[in-house]
Amino acid sequence: MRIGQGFDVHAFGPGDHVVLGGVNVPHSQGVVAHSDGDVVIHALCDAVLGALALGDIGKHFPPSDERWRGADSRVFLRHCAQLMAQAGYALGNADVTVVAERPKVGPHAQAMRELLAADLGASPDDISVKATTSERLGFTGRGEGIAAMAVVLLRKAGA
Ligand SMILES: Nc1ccn([C@@H]2O[C@H](COP(=O)(O)O)[C@@H](O)[C@H]2O)c(=O)n1
Ligand SMILES: C[C@@]1(CO)OP(=O)(O)OP(=O)(O)OC[C@H]1O
Repeated sequence: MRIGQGFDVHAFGPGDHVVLGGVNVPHSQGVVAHSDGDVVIHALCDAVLGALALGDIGKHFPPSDERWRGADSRVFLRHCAQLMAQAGYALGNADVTVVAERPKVGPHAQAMRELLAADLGASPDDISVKATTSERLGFTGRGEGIAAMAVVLLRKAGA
């Protein structure tokens, strides 16, 4: 088994929704990012890559590469899932925490779990998506941005 963790932050900016776990969540702002700025998927990608000791999302999808401008982050996650399978591993389970005062994540968590599971070749039962505010403290508390943390456990495929 191998464990990995990931963390990502994006600042809020102009827009009317944020993409979280592949789901378009209505919000009074969007995020500033090269891709679609999906902090849930970026943190998950870094967790999977970390478990495999294969670097980080920026190594595989450089922000300097125009191909990734406005990209759907599910493309990144599917690539990480391929790398995981090539290395002989499958997802054991994943646990994600979003940190934001708003938007509320709870009503969208199940939809996120289903999309993430599809991309990772896993069951939604093995993927947790939860959220917390930071009690109005720090950059998330001031509503300046959104963060996500992810932990994954990978198991040998077929084991
Ligand atoms: N962006 C968020 C933040 C929180 N939640 C849900 O609200 C609960 C209470 O949050 P506290 O920070 O006050 O503990 C939290 O446990 C989540 O269920 C949310 O859905 N989206
Ligand atoms: C995802 C990438 C893609 O170019 O850009 P961003 O959308 O800005 O997101 P970030 O979390 O900063 O990760 C770096 C890049 O890999």
